[in-house]
Amino acid sequence: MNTQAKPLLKLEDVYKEFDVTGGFWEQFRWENGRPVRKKAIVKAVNGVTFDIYQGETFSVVGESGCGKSTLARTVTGLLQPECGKIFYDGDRIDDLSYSQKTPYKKRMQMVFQDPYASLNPRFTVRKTLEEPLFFHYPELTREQRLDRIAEVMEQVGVHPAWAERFPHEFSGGQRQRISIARALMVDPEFIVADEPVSALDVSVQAQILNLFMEAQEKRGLTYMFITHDLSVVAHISTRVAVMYLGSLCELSPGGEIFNNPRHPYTKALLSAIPRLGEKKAKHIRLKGEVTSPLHLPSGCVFHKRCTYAKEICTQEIPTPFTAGDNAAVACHGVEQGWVG
Ligand SMILES: Nc1ncnc2c1ncn2[C@@H]1O[C@H](COP(=O)(O)OP(=O)(O)OP(=O)(O)O)[C@@H](O)[C@H]1O
Repeated sequence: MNTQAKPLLKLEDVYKEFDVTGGFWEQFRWENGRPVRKKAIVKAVNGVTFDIYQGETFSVVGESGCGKSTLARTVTGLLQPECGKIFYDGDRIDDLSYSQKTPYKKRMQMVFQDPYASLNPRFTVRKTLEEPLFFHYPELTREQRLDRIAEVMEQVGVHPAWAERFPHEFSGGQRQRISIARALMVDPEFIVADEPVSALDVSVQAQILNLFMEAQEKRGLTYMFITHDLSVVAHISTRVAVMYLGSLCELSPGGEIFNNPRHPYTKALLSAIPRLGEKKAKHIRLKGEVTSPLHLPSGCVFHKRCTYAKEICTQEIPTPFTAGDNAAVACHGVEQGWVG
């Protein structure tokens, strides 16, 4: 990866919040004998900064609820960030209007976790794959559209003769192939895949990951993979970003994160993966309960669960610092040397 190159996607200090304040009566709390009006805000993405370069497979991992899907949807413009800047190929895209975003939507596609939910059950495969062509290539004739559908179906390993079938007639793996075909129809450069294999059997997961890799090789695609399972992406990722409670805690090259995890949370995530040849798993137990994104702690968001935490961790937000080649870690302990 050439970090001197211009990034394809650039995020600068991006924040995304959700107002989850309930009904009228839920908005009040009693403080010193008086009702005080309070909003409940989920801080789903909390000051995230990174660059993704052309041809990379950039993975974002973290436990359920850490803000991965929100980050993916913010990147692709499905959600509007509260704060921060998003650049695509050098152009700022977060502040564009719906119509101004259209050319970027073609260049940037999304694949979702559950292909059954993301494919319209009333649409045949042909109709599903025809839709993006109608939108982005209205000049194509029906014949040209059908040719393109057959070509892409073949590329993803679904027989073109099945174009008139409905989603329920396919297995989970085949449905995910159709979702990938839908993303490839408009010849994108960048694909954001949100847990694309989590709903599939392990054997099918490998096939779908291979399909992603083949498509990348043929088309020079750039990927942002979202997953809760580090073992799924560790070997195919050029870089892995580890996310905890809306913040990035570590960003390392794919091979390195497995062999040399630096942040205490990355170490704990990796220790949960059983490895061949290890007699007894050295599982690192995190202390305390999962912190609520409604009440983020001061200082490092991970400090309440971290066995290495010291006083500075409760007070100061760690800023990511460069550790080793191309790795960045946001941890006072790693920076000051008391986390080995
Ligand atoms: N539309 C929404 N309205 C309110 N809160 C939301 C909304 N979407 C997400 N959240 C909250 O934001 C936080 C991050 O959610 P998100 O789905 O991004 O996490 P995730 O890491 O992708 O988890 P999962 O893997 O379970 O999908 C969670 O606390 C979630 O409840």
